[in-house]
Amino acid sequence: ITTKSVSLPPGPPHIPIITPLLWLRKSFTQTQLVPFLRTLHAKHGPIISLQIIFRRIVFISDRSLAHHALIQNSSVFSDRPIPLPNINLISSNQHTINTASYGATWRTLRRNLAAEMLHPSRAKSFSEIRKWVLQTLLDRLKLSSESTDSIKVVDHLQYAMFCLLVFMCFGERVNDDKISDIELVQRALLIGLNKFNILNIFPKVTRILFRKRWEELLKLRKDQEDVLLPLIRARKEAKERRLSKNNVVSYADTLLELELPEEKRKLSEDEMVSLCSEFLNAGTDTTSTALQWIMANLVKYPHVQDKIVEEIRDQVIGADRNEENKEIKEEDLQNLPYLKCVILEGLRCHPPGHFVLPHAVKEDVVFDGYLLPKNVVVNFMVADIGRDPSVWEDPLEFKPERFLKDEAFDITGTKEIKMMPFGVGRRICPGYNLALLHLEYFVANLVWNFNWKILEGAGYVDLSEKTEFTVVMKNPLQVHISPRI
Ligand code: HEM
Repeated sequence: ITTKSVSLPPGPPHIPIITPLLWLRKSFTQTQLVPFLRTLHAKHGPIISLQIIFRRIVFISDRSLAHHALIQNSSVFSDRPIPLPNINLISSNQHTINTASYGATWRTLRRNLAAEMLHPSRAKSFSEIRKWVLQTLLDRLKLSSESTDSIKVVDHLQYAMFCLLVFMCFGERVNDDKISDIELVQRALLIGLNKFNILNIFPKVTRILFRKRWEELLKLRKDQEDVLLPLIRARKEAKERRLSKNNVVSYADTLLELELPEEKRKLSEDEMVSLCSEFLNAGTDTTSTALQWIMANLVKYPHVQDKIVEEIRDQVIGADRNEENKEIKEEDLQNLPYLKCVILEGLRCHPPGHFVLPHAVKEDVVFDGYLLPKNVVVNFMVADIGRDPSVWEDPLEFKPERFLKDEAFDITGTKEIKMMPFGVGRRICPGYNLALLHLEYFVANLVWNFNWKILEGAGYVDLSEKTEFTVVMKNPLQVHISPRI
């Protein structure tokens, strides 16, 4: 077939000028976009195309088509779209892993993260810091439970993940105030970015028309540089003066060494800020969101919580029943298969992202009988794929047991996609093993140390969703906890 004889995937009609204006007026959030896309899929099938403002986006909702694209034709579907101007500003012109186009720069940046930070031997070098963060989290929860009956869990989870990722990024335990400053600027950019969407349209004009907003965006980036650059410079100085206080290799250290293959130069400070920011964002919000959803289900279904406690008692504490032992160690996690099922079920029912990051095709391709023109944006309905009733019995029910049958469940979807909370193929989240370790370690210890209960009088745990950067609980989880040991 030649590409000329095939048409674009079906979708609603596009009327130049009118449709973009309608989109701008609606300014859809992801929460509203998903039901709209579901209606379109029901009408037109598993592959649809839609013009959103100035971009044509193809959405794929079927797991076999996703496998065909991302695994079988991985090289064609692994590019990223040319970023919108705002994204370009905060990614230093595509010099971050998630925005880089599919090529040598992307490969170098991704390989650096995977080999220098995420390889199991490197990940292990941070186990002491995970223990420290866990202790800080438990102490904070305990303190909170002594002063109030109702704890808003997600704030504590977010803070803990920032402590952990900031240490991995800069190799030092920065004080509480600084952690809060970093959390504040990172979240302001991550969650607030939507507000600046208008500046992506004819930027030369809108940056003048909406000058205040443009200045606000520049200020956010400047604030980010102000908190992150001193930490990067401190690592540089320590390296030059061979002053490393500990033997930890931080992400910033690896960036100082790195050379870009195409441009044959080291990274600029601006690029290092963008890469550190990407590292912090990628590993904090996603994980704390997943943790909140999992803990919410454990509060909603106390029998699941009890089963984890039982498993820990049987498999970790053992016959001597020394329950004084308050820490479940990382080495113990391999003996907790039910806990792993709970984590997988949490990610299936509530993937932090309901889409992957936008992909783009590098050339015109005919896919499933339709034309996907060069540079068209392609995305996948991650949440819907994990809830496919042809794969999952009672897909909307939280039933961790379903994974017990499938002992070595393959989350990378290489042979077959059953769910894809981390994406699949060449752009799969490089941090998925670390993320799973964080989820298992924190859930095991949170449940072993405290009994998690719904607030008296609250009635039920509300699992409604809301989109921020990730899809979070619309009504954040509020709990009552009491020491278990
Ligand atoms: C529960 C936690 C996490 C979830 C659910 C998650 C999910 C995802 C998803 C869906 C993608 C996009 C895949 C695609 O576009 O096809 C992604 C990309 C990425 N993730 Fe994660 N992630 C998590 C944790 C982490 C961690 C801990 C790190 C590293 C510290 C990380 C680093 C990245 C990077 C660098 C990319 C861009 C990859 C590329 O474009 O090549 N993520 N992640």
